[in-house]
Amino acid sequence: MLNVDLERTSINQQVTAPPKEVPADGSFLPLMEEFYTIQGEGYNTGKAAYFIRLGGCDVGCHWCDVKESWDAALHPLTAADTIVANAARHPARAVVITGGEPLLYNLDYLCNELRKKGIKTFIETSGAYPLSGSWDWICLSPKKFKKPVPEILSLANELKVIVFNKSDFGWAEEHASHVSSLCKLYLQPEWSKAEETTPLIIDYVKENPRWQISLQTHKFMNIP
Ligand SMILES: C[S@@+](CC[C@H](N)C(=O)[O-])C[C@H]1O[C@@H](n2cnc3c(N)ncnc32)[C@H](O)[C@@H]1O
Ligand SMILES: Nc1nc2[nH]cc(C(=O)O)c2c(=O)[nH]1
Ligand code: SF4
Ligand SMILES: [Mg+2]
Repeated sequence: MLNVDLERTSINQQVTAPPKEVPADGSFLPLMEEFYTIQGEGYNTGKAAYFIRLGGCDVGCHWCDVKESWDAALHPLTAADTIVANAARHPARAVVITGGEPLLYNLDYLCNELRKKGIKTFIETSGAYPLSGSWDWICLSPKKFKKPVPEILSLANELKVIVFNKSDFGWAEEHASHVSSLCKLYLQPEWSKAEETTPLIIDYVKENPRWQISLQTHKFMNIP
């Protein structure tokens, strides 16, 4: 009996055509890629996690390392149930939802289904759109090009500011003054300018030790 039901479930998933637009309930989401890797950045660096990269972003960081994600129309609308089933097949009980800008979408359904399976939910966001979803870890990486919504600052577990030039230290402090006292503070060199900015970040952290350095360690390890 159980087998028959499972078979029916998988047949239903195959025959249901995806909608043309992202539904407001978040039951389908534009999925660019999903991969099992090691979190390379920030507080959870070094931990295994299943990454879900949603397509679509209008923030426009000129140094963005995943510009292929920006046009949501290029990424197939995928059932959140399928994404959850794929994530659950991996040993780590943690998922990182990233993009693109994942908060363009209603993430309530996806997060609830992941949590029902005992999977922890982590997000990488610019905070440019209101928060949806329920989160075990929020990494807020605010951008000058489209500022974060104010409500998200007090909810962030981690503030990760990308340093492209000297003015980003001021931008970092401006946001650090609005996060909670428990929020971890990171400065991460923009990848293409890292040789130039890393020495500045080192000096800054030595002078301002409540900040820590975050490096994109996955790029050194040549993993996704
Ligand atoms: C590609 S973004 C996607 C999530 C979300 N749109 C955001 O910006 O937080 C994932 C993380 O990579 C960081 N990032 C993007 N391009 C980078 C670069 N060239 N150098 C360093 N970090 C970068 C972002 O700041 C963010 O923390
Ligand atoms: N390994 C790995 N760690 C990451 N941390 C944040 C990433 C992202 O693009 O959101 C990322 C990524 O793309 N790969
Ligand atoms: S907000 Fe994130 S995905 Fe969007 S352009 Fe900036 S770094 Fe790229
Ligand atoms: Mg990345």
